[in-house]
Amino acid sequence: MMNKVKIVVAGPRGNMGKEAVKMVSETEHFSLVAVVDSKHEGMNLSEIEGFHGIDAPVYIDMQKCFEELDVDVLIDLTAPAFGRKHMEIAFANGVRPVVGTTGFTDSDISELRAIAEEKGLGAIIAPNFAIGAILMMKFSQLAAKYLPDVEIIEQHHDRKLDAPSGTAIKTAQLISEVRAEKAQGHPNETEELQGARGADFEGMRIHSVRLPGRVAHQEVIFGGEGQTLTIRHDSINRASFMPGVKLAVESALKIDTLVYGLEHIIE
Ligand SMILES: NC(=O)C1=CN([C@@H]2O[C@H](COP(=O)(O)OP(=O)(O)OC[C@H]3O[C@@H](n4cnc5c(N)ncnc54)[C@H](O)[C@@H]3O)[C@@H](O)[C@H]2O)C=CC1
Ligand SMILES: O=C(O)C1=N[C@H](C(=O)O)C[C@H](O)C1
Repeated sequence: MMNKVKIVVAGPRGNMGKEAVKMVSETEHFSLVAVVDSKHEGMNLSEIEGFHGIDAPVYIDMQKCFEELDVDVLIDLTAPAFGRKHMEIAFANGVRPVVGTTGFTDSDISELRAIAEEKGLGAIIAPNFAIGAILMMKFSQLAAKYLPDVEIIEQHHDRKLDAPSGTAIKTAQLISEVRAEKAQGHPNETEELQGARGADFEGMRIHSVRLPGRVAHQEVIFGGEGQTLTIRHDSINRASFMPGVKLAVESALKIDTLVYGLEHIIE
């Protein structure tokens, strides 16, 4: 019989963490061995509202969790301030991190990749796990070859801590691989209100909308002579991310470096 993949979920009570706990518990070849939370140390997850029947010890101290248990993969869905630290703890304990948490800088990614390779451990940082969002990014990269004037509008719920979203940054990075830096708009334009033109990524503007009622949405709008092209993706619930999380866990077990972005896994 195949050994189950032993998984710890960090951030189990969050929007994403709840779905991840459910997905891991319902996946035949996955086993939820513990959760790392910001409270409830020493309790069992099954005692916490919403997790009835899901048996897993709760730790606050990730290091202690990895010292006490045999763990293959950490799924981290916490907050931008903790993603990097959690990955370092995972690597130090021989655990492969699969991280949806946003907020990584370019240098974070290259330094973490060096640790992954030194340890020979697979790791995935995915700014967006939804397959449709990966396709949106790939289609946008293709479109930018032909239509280099582009602006990104991302919309999220108003509990989101970071702006612009990890997905918007990743989209801009993918576009910048095929598009030379380009100032857009009128050369003499001014902002009458600071921020009116959005964030500037190599001349590409990124606009972040935060509203209750939204989940995760992004439009990439291209403009050319007499035409526009809009590529849009909507996640209307967090279940939309789970097939990607599952694929990332399976993939992290087969590689020995850090992969940034599921577009490298879904060819
Ligand atoms: N890659 C992807 O597809 C997606 C990524 N995200 C990202 O995932 C992260 C979490 O998003 P949400 O679930 O919406 O946030 P949330 O705020 O609903 O949940 C975060 C949870 O993490 C817990 N937490 C915070 N610090 C912690 C720590 N040090 N140790 C353990 N637990 C800790 C909080 O108590 C909370 O329960 C964000 O960075 C978000 O941008 C969100 C949706 C999709
Ligand atoms: O915070 C969220 O909700 C999301 N965060 C990720 C991001 O910053 O791109 C992924 C998705 O957009 C939802």
